[in-house]
Amino acid sequence: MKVAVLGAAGGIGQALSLLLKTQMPAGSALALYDVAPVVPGVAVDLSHIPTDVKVTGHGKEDLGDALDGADIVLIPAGVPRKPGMDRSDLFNTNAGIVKALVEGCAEHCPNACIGIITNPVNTTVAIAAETLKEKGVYDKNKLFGVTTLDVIRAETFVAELKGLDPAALHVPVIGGHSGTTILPLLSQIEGVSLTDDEVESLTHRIQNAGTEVVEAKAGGGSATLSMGQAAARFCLSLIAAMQGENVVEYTYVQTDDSDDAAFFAHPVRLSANGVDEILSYGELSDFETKAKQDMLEGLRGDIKMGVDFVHG
Ligand SMILES: NC(=O)C1=CN([C@@H]2O[C@H](COP(=O)(O)OP(=O)(O)OC[C@H]3O[C@@H](n4cnc5c(N)ncnc54)[C@H](O)[C@@H]3O)[C@@H](O)[C@H]2O)C=CC1
Ligand SMILES: O=C([O-])CC(=O)C(=O)O
Repeated sequence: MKVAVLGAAGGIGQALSLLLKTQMPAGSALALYDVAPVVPGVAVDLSHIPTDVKVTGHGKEDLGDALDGADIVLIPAGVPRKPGMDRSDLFNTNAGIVKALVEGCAEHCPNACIGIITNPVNTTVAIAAETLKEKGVYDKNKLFGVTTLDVIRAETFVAELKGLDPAALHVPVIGGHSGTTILPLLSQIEGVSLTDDEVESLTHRIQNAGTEVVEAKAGGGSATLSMGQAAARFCLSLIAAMQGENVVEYTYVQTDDSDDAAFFAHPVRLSANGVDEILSYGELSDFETKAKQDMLEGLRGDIKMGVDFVHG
C-alpha cells in the first residue's frame, strides 16, 4: 500500500503524515511531496519513528516519483484562510494548485483514489473531476472531498453538550464543506434527543467551526491538527476497505441524484476500488429539509465555478 501526501510540509500535511507513519499497516509506503524545501527534512524526521512504514521525501521537481505506484493520494496543498476570509476567497490561489497536482496524478497514478482536502473543497473537487476527465482517466468512484472534519467536530460538540463519550457517538454530516452547505443530521443521532434550540445552536457551531479555529489562530492559519486527525481517519478507512473490511465514511462524492448537487457528501461504503456504494442519508427533519433546500443553489454554484475553471 502506497499513500502520497501532496502538501506534506504544511500544517495539515505534517500532522497527517505523522499519524499515517504511526498507523498505516506494516509494509506500507508513505511519499511526502511539497514545493517547500523543508520536505526532505520532514521525511527524514518521520523516518526515525520505529514503525514498518517507509517514508520518502520529494521536492518540487520530484512529483512523479512521489506518485508512481500510489494507491491513495491525499492533497492538502495550498493556502489556508486568515480571519475575515471565506473559503471561496482561496479559489484564486488554490484552484491552479489542485489542477496541476491532479494532472500529475492522471499521468503517474491514474488508478489511485484521490482525497481532496484543499479549500474550497466544494469547488476543488469539481476541478479535480474535470481535470481527470480531460486526461481521460476520471473514475467517479475514486475521487473524494474529505469532509471527515465536519463529522468529528459534530461528534465532539454533541458529546460535549450532552456529557457523552464522543467515541460512542455517530453523527452524520452531508452536503458540502463550507458554511451552510455543511449539514449535520442531528435528528439521526441514536440515543440522543435535542431541543429545537440545541439543534439550531449546534448546527450553527458545526457550520462555523472552521471559522472558530481561524479566528482563534489570529492570522496563523486554519485547522491543521484536527484536520490531520480527520484525514488520517479517512485514509485509514480507505486502506481498511482496500484490504476487504466493510467501512462506511461520510465523504463528498459525485452522485447521480439530480435533486441534490452533482457532488454531495453522503455515507459511502468503501471498497478496494473506492466507492462501493453511495448509501442513502435517510429521512431529514423539517429543519434539515429546509436547510438543505436553502443551501443547494450555493453549492451548485460552487461546483459550477470548478467546472468553468477547467473549461473556461
Ligand atoms: N477539507 C477540510 O476540511 C480542510 C481543508 N483545509 C485546507 O487545507 C489546505 C492546507 O492547509 P494548511 O496545511 O493549514 O496550509 P499550510 O500553508 O500550512 O500548508 C500548505 C502546504 O502546501 C504546500 N504547497 C503549496 N503549493 C503547493 C504545490 N503546488 N504543490 C505541493 N505543495 C504545495 C505549501 O508549501 C505548504 O507546505 C488549505 O487550503 C486549507 O483551507 C484546512 C482545514 C480543513
Ligand atoms: O475553515 C477553514 O478555512 C478550514 C476548514 O475547512 C475547516 O477548518 O473546516
